[in-house]
Order: sequence, then C-alpha cells, then structure tokens
Amino acid sequence: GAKWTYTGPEGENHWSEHYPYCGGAFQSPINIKSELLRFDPTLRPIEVQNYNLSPKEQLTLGNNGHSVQISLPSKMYISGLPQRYTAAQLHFHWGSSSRPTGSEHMVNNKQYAAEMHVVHFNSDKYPNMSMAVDKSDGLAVLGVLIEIGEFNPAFEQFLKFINGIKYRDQKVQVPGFNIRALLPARLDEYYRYDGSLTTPPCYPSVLWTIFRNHITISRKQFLSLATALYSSHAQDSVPVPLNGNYRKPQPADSRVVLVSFKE
Ligand SMILES: NS(=O)(=O)c1c(F)c(F)c(S(=O)(=O)CCO)c(N[C@H]2CCc3ccccc32)c1F
Ligand SMILES: [Zn+2]
Repeated sequence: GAKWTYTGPEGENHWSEHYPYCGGAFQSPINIKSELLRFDPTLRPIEVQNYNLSPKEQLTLGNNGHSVQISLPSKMYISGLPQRYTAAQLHFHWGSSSRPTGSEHMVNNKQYAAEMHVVHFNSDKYPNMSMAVDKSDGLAVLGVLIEIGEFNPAFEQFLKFINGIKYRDQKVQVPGFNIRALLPARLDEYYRYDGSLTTPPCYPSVLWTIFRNHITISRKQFLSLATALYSSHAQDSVPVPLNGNYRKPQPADSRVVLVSFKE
C-alpha cells in the first residue's frame, strides 16, 4: 500500500486518509487505566506451544521499514484461547536514544521503553495471515512491555545480528532460539481487550493480550535497538533513522479491559 510513517505528512494523524479503519472504532493501542478493568475469572493462562526453537532452525530477521521483525515457523501456536492461533511474526516498537519511552500500550499513563508483539492468526478458521488479517476473529497478538534494566540474554540472540539489517528490506537468517524466553515468567497474569492492528491498515481484527509483568533489556541493548536501524533503503541519498515507531493511545470508548488477576 501507500507509504506511511509515524511523523510528518504521512504520520498517524493522516493514516485514515488512505486507510479508513485507522479512523474507526476499536483501535489500538490504548492506555490501560484502572477504571476500564474488569476481573474475569474465566481467563486461562496463555499456553505457548513449540516456542523453544532449535538453533539448527533458521529464522528470518528483517527490517521492513516500520520495525524489526522475526518471521516465525507455523509449528508455533497459542493454546488456551477458544481457537488455535498460529504464530506469524514478532516485532518491536521503541522510542529513541533521547526519549527511551516507546511502548504502544500504556498502563495507568505509564509508557514503557519499548514493546514486543508476537502476531498470531486464527488457524482454525483461516489458512494464512493474509486471509485472517482483516477478520474480526482473525488475529491474536501477545504484547510484552519492555523496561530498561538487567541485560536480556534472549534478546541478544537476535540483537547481535541487527547491524546486518540496518536498511529497509534487508533480511538475514539467524539461528532459532527459545522465543518463550522473550516472554515474562508469568503467562497467567494479563490484560485482554478487543482492538486493532496498530499500523495501517488498522483492521479491528486483534484479540490483544498484554502481560501484566514487563521484561527488561539493558540500556546498551535498548540503544542498539533504538539507533541501529533506518526506515530508508541502503541506496537512498538521505538516511532516515527508524525510531519512535509507536502509535499513540487511541480512545478506549466504551471498551472494557478484562484482567486475569486481582490486584
Ligand atoms: N502492532 S501490530 O501487531 O498491529 C503490527 C505492526 F505494528 C507491524 F508493524 C506489522 S508489520 O508487518 O511489521 C508492518 C506493517 O504491516 C504488523 N504486521 C501484520 C499486519 C499485516 C500483516 C500481514 C502479514 C504478517 C504480519 C502482518 C503488525 F501486526
Ligand atoms: Zn506491533
């Protein structure tokens, strides 16, 4: 589709000019505020299957101009939801070296340094991501909030290759690793709401699960993520840094955020 950015004339306030859903209802991200919460005792722990990938397996690490993404094998899936959701890819949103606050979701007005999304599609109903992406029961995304703190060895498994994908559309193969290690310890404590893709075309097709507990990466790891990449092609005369790739919180409207835990 048409190119879009996070700032300037193709920035998020203009997305709806080419992508009408971006101006519609049920948009993401949101600021998860206490008054929206409702405890739901029926919310089961998220169970991830086949996330522990062998280093013999190769994953594609790529710069798609909007984020750094890792393509995931279709043997990875989530169980514990009404239907099976098969993994497609994971990617990140982050701030910049001068503004280390780049998460998309906020919790009671707190914005974290970065956020990871593991994107899955409803493989009980749809054959692939493209068929699922615009269906109301099409996608399930796991969101992990990221703070600057302890060094994260799992994060390093792909971060050490980031200088091979500095420019848009560059890709490298990296050895598989345990994707479960990128998630917080507790998969039973999370926020749950109906929302959308946070990038164009902003389809309201996402069942969001945002884990209560954040993970940490070191300041050096954050700076590497926030300063290594460009959204422009290698041959472009003007290099455009890729950072601040987060959409601002959208109106919650009358949405309730279900929560799987009691304070
Ligand atoms: N925050 S988010 O989870 O809503 C989200 C993104 F923020 C994001 F950047 C991407 S993308 O593919 O890297 C680039 C724009 O599609 C996707 N990609 C999804 C959307 C469309 C699509 C098609 C095939 C594989 C993945 C995706 C995404 F679901
Ligand atoms: Zn995302």
